[in-house]
Amino acid sequence: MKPLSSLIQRDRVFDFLKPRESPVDVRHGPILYLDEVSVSFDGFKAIDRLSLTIDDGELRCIIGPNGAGKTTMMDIITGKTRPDSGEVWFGTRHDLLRLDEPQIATLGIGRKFQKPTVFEALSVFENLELAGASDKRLWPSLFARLDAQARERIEETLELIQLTEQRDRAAGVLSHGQKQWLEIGMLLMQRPRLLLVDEPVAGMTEREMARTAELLRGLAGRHSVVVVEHDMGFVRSIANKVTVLHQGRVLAEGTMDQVSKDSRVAEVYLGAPEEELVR
Ligand SMILES: Nc1ncnc2c1ncn2[C@@H]1O[C@H](COP(=O)(O)OP(=O)(O)OP(=O)(O)O)[C@@H](O)[C@H]1O
Repeated sequence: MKPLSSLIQRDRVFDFLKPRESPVDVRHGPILYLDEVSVSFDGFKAIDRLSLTIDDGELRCIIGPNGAGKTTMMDIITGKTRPDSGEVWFGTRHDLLRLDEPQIATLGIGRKFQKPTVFEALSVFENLELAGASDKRLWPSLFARLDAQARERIEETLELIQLTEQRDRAAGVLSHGQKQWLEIGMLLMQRPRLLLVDEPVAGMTEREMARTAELLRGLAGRHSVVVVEHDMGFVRSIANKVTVLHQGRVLAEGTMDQVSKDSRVAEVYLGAPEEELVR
């Protein structure tokens, strides 16, 4: 008979025993900290000694003319682009420049791209269900095994994104705005600490924009949210603090009223300026 010890697989660690990623530590500072970050593409400085901090629970809007470096900044935070120099920290514990894209996502940084990418053939509910599954290999068996707790989280998310009535509809038949909200819901199912949202209201109706504003404002506090957006009316409706990027650097920061009165900001928006900024 085999000794008992031979039956114990010592190198096997059950999922629930694995240490979780160490949580983000915001006791001594902001949730996101960029210091003197630079990146060049073929000699062109897309980001030029950019320094920026985002506080825990804050809702921040980032604006700036085309080519200001907004997308590149998001790419750096999420690990898609490596800067040439500078520092990027998630809380005081995680040096993001030492991590790759999947590791950064696992830490709790979620990104919503401009174009919604939902599973069109699946229902709204199923989309949220899949997004909440941490181990994608379990997908085929998932629907049969949903426990009460998981179901409750999906219900809560449906309510938050105001799609409870559409829960059983295929995602493909939703309006553009509803798809955007569903995708935000899918990100929320992964419990992010920091959400990066790229141009959420492009192509939306006024009504959809108002609902999106309500949704994003509702997330602040529980999550930190960074929104890149061109629509100044929308930015004005949600932002406490706005950062204006220009030529890869922070040009101005403050309330929408403060930055729109800044003559340097008006200057970089020349062409479509004043009325766009004060709308
Ligand atoms: N992979 C790349 N290779 C070469 N140049 C790039 C690359 N990525 C970005 N750039 C350049 O860097 C600058 C900043 O681009 P970025 O897309 O970050 O600006 P943006 O503020 O997001 O602009 P928009 O509002 O138009 O989306 C632009 O001049 C762009 O052409």
